[in-house]
Amino acid sequence: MANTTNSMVLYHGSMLTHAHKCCLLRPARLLPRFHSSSATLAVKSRASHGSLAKWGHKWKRQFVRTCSTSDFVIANDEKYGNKQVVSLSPRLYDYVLKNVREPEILRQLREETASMRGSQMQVAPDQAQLLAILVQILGAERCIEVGVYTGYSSLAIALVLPESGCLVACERDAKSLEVAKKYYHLAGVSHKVDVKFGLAADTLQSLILDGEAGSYDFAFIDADKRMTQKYFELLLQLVRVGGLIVIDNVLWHGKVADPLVNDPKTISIRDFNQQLVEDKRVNISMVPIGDGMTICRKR
Ligand SMILES: C[S@@+](CC[C@H](N)C(=O)[O-])C[C@H]1O[C@@H](n2cnc3c(N)ncnc32)[C@H](O)[C@@H]1O
Repeated sequence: MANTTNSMVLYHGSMLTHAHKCCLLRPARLLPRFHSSSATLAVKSRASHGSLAKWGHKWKRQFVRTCSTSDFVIANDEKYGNKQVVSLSPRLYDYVLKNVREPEILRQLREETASMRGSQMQVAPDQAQLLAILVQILGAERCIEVGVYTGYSSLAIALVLPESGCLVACERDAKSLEVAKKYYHLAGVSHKVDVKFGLAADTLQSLILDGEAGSYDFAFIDADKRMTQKYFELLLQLVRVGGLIVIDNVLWHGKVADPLVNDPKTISIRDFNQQLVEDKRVNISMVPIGDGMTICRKR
């Protein structure tokens, strides 16, 4: 929520979504949803330039100033120096996906999962690749995942662990775990994965009681969103100083930045993000990949 009140969003050009077009047609009704006291929303489009003129000179000046083939966002606060940040259009995201090196076994798992209930829950290939490279950069040997589903992210991690490495994989759904286990076997990494069937918080508590605090290098949280803070606190005990905890869905489909959305999951994620900014126990980086991931390094 930190930048909500100071940000201006500019949507550019040829790839306006339906929602943006609605804004163009009905600005008076829709703009307040995006506005806060000091924020301005401007929608830019070569095609719609004329229809926007009535919105005033401010966005028009910005339209003239910039020209790009992609959507992008500019912070309104001048102290950010009009920094342009690319916004993913479907075409640009396709391009990102084409530039991912996805192991064949992960592709097979993704495609098998695609027809299953909840398939949208698995992390995207670019996210899995980020997890894998973090594990590699860290030289991680001992990892924990909270929320396995059919195993896409856990397999991506297990594949890059050394032979002596171990991933504790926490999941409460037996059916999806069967798929995960099948792919650990097919990928030849079963010996690296310690599947813990049950409630993740119980599993993490047990690991702490078993004296494993401070012995893990890397953890990934991707389970029930209202429990994220709880998992984070437990994992902060289990991860060593210098180790990483990565949290998925921190942008929650954009709802965290919309003050009109206040359902329990959104509030929970929003509160978690806010607390993390203040949390001196970790270094943090919120990365707008997938549905948003925050990387925390234990200090
Ligand atoms: C978003 S999915 C995980 C996706 C997975 N990381 C992937 O990339 O394929 C969340 C999973 O967390 C599991 N889950 C939810 N609450 C849980 C809990 N309390 N304990 C263990 N697993 C839980 C769900 O069953 C679901 O499979």
